[in-house]
Amino acid sequence: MTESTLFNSTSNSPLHAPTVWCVGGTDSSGGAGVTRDLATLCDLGVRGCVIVTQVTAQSNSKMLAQAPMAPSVINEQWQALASEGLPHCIKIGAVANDEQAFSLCARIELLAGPRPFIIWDPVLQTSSMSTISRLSKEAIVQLLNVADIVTPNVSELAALSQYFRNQSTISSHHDARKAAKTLLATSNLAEHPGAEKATLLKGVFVKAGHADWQCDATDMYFTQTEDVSFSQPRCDAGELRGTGCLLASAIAGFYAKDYCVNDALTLANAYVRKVRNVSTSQRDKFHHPKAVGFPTNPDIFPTVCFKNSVFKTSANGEREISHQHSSPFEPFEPFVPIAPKRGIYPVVDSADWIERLLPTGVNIIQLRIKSDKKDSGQAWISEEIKKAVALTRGTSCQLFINDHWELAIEHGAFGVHLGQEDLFDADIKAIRHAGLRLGVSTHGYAELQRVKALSPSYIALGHIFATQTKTMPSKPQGLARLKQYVQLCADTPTVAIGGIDISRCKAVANTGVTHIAVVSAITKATNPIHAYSALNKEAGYA
Ligand SMILES: Cc1ncc(COP(=O)(O)OP(=O)(O)O)c(N)n1
Ligand SMILES: Cc1nc(C(=O)O)sc1CCOP(=O)(O)O
Ligand SMILES: [Mg+2]
Repeated sequence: MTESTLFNSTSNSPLHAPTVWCVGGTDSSGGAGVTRDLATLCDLGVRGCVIVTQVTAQSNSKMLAQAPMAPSVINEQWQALASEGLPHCIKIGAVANDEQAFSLCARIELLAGPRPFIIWDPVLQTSSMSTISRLSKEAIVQLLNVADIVTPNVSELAALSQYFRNQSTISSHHDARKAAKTLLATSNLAEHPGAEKATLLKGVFVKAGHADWQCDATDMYFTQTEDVSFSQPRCDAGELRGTGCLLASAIAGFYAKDYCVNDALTLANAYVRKVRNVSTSQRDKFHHPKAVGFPTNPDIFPTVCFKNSVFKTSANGEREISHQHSSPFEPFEPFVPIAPKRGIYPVVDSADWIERLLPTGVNIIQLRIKSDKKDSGQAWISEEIKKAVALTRGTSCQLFINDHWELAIEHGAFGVHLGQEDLFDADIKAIRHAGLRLGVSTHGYAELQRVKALSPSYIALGHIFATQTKTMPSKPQGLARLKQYVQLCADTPTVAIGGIDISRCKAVANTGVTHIAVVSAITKATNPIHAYSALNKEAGYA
């Protein structure tokens, strides 16, 4: 849900400040629960509100007393908050009992129109091993059905999934995946006729904390179609308390700040690492997390890996996985970077365009032939690539071929540009062995952290502004995020793309991005040659 679609429940006016409601228990010691959630959200510049489900008297090592709230008190807190508008995200932590769970789920189901994003962090026990949540199978099913994502650690995943399958232990990635898939399957349309797709559980994010079989610490995110993993080397954070709440509330905070789910997960992983990195000596004697602010340092970001499921419909009309693509990039030699000279990078759809632009002295160009031209057939595309390679041979112009990596190798192009989907199928090793350069598209933190593992020749960062050239599934990134991405790429050359014209190229160049790719600013210009030079000059590259 975006700010533009989120409306105040009473006045229908949009809510602007990123806001998260934290539903859960108080921890009198301040180390966990909604007390920790609020500190995390405050650190991230997000407004946090609370709906208290239970008051706990606990020290850093013991639970002394617990008092669950009556559902009517939870309802009153909900109504008080809702009268001022709905939040972007609701983070549900410890729910004390079935009564509370049923009443909360009923409230959520009553929400009309676009709903806040709902994260259920199924806290069952405190770190001192006191039970703070007693839920029946029915209450668990209801919570799973209202949540968008659920964020158990391995023990919580085992406890939740044991209701729906025979196995109760989880001691491998395979077990975790099966258990997560079981939870996803409890929430399906067949069991809830009439339910809107948007109300079904979308993903299970399994926190690495108790995954003892792992060498690195790998958080695992499972959806119906995709497995995503977020890996960091393990680090000893001593007796840090409340890291589960910290991670879940950071996910909620980043989501409220309008990051997509995979980016919120990547940022939250980096944020927790930043907190852990604060040495024990810097922490107070209660082992509570410190405020550390927005993560920016490349060293604290996880490596992200995607695995996609490809579905087929069986004879009886059921969807089943036909096979899986994965992108576990093996460590191999980095690709040679593009030439360091900063410049405008025209993206064009024929060899004729390349011939027209070469006299400008352009030093990087892309041949991007898409579906409308594909009707001309593979032979035509092959001819265009061959012509483009011949035109640029012996010049200093670095020619990248979009999509058609096999033809690029065959004709000896300088490089290949691949999108995220292409990375599942393309033979990266073959491209590397043929001596070609590699450029890769990204659209946010998760994709960026995925492709950094490839050490490509450049990383493209898109789309910065709205574009008329291509239908984009993601939102425009804007200049502030572009600047963060450039920092994360460290020494790898970067290319900004999407909606960049003469009026914007100076501000884009000021982010430090090494190249600016444009389609329409050149191909739709009255005088494309002049447009190329003007863009280069305005960006300060000439
Ligand atoms: C420089 C540059 N950046 C991004 C893209 C987009 O590539 P991709 O994601 O493969 O999408 P298509 O261009 O194939 O539609 C690009 N071509 N060039
Ligand atoms: C081809 C392409 N890829 C993008 C990405 O973000 O990956 S944006 C884009 C279109 C860029 O065209 P224009 O300069 O006319 O806005
Ligand atoms: Mg492509």
